[in-house]
Amino acid sequence: MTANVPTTETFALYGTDASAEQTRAAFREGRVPVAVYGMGKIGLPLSLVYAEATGAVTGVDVDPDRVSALNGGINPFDHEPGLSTLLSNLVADGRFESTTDGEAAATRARVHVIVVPTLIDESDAPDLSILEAATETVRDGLEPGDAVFVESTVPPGTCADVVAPILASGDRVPGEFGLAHTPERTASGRALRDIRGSYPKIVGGVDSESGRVAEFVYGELTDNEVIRTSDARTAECVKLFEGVYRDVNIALANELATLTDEFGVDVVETIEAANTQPYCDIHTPGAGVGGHCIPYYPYFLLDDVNERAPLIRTAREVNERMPGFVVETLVDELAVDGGSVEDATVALLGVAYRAGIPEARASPAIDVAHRLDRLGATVLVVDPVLDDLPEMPGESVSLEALESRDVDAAVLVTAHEEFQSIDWGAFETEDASGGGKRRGIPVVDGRQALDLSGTAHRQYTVGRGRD
Ligand SMILES: NC(=O)c1ccc[n+]([C@@H]2O[C@H](COP(=O)([O-])OP(=O)(O)OC[C@H]3O[C@@H](n4cnc5c(N)ncnc54)[C@H](O)[C@@H]3O)[C@@H](O)[C@H]2O)c1
Ligand SMILES: CC(=O)N[C@@H]1[C@@H](OP(=O)(O)OP(=O)(O)OC[C@H]2O[C@@H](n3ccc(=O)[nH]c3=O)[C@H](O)[C@@H]2O)O[C@H](CO)[C@@H](O)[C@@H]1O
Repeated sequence: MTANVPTTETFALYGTDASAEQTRAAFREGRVPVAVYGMGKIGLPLSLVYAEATGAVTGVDVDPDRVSALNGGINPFDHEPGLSTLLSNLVADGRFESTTDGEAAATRARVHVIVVPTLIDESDAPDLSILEAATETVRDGLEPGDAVFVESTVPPGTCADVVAPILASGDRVPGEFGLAHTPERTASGRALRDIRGSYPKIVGGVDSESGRVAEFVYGELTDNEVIRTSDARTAECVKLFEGVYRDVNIALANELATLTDEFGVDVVETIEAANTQPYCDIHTPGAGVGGHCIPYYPYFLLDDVNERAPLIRTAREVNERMPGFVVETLVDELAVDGGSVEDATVALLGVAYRAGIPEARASPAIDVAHRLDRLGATVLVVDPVLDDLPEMPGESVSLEALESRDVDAAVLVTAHEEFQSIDWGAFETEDASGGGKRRGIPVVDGRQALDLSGTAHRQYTVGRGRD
């Protein structure tokens, strides 16, 4: 089944001599079929924004369960506002369909959008294997005049040196098809809003015509402006520079936070005051940096220049050290009352990499759990937002069940809203001295999220110190 594509000839964008009006009419009438490869957190909302504009979009994925859910109008990402309604409407109207048959979709499509995972391997080197596989699928259906857009975040030079040679290893030769990098500036939890135009859209082609085609297409999708860079490599670096800017600035906040006691100040209060003038934008210290973006992007840049990029590399090391800082602080706090971590039952609050987002990739909570486990602690893992925990030490406990457990300490890594309803009195005990005095537990707050004043607990907050 082809999503609503009229039987008339489809329209080639790359190298066309049609007028802008003719091109826009063809795009909006569905005569430029689009295939999007990767029906994930970014690929699905992106596909639906394309389908709103063109009415002829096929979402390709290798996961048959994902494909059948989408064709049934079932949205796998219920944390994304507006996505469920948009998906069911576009499927019902025949403007979007999904398939595992990537080659058939590639044969029909005139625009190919690749937004599959780009990861790092165990030695922190970029892993582009999934991108290469998706590119081979596109190659097998590529026609003269087609345009290929790489939305996945990639190391510099990937479009020209990795994607283009694969595309050209089929029947097509360079210059017959367009290729551009069109990076995603989308945060999970606000995907549709971001894709529709929270920020200018960056596009960069491997040649001028590719850049022109990308600029046209995204000009049809975004409510914001389209910034066309000199080439694809520049667009690749724009995305990575944004990411390392964030990693470096989070690292500065984290390094300052580890010196809270030495400075003798509330570092978070100090940062907030420092940021009141426009030349300072120190970020927020925390228990670490997770997700599929910020922890990875520095390694995409460092891959070839590691020895000559000490700031980027050191920032990564500072951020990767924060789970250790949090655990060392917990050990110290337990020792204040003569407690020891190897005998302790520790509640680990929050595994998702960011509050409210059901995603645990590269979450610092996983490192915190391993460190506590290696020290002999019993770890109770609580995350009301994640349906399934990633592989990690510890016993999964519901928020409700936690309050009936004997807990000797707690560490908050992710500030889910649900943690505000915890009855902290449940973890107080009768003080041995009697007289109705209550005994509390040490709590390390990795996200400045808790207020335990009025309880007997002893709170250490990353960036603020001991209460
Ligand atoms: N998630 C974000 O916040 C975000 C933001 C900006 C950029 N990005 C980038 O977008 C890209 C995708 O990230 P994501 O979070 O959507 O990933 P995801 O893991 O949510 O989804 C990826 C999807 O691709 C599918 N897939 C795997 N191999 C495939 C193939 N050969 N052909 C077709 N589909 C295939 C998977 O089954 C999965 O459904 C990455 O490069 C990421 O860096 C992500
Ligand atoms: C388009 C795109 O790629 N968008 C990305 C996406 O990034 P993301 O979804 O990965 O989320 P981030 O907010 O970057 O958080 C990552 C980790 O860093 C921790 N953190 C964060 C800020 C801070 O001051 N201190 C911290 O410790 C946090 O807890 C979490 O673990 O949206 C961001 C805008 O929201 C963008 O900037 C970023 O490019």
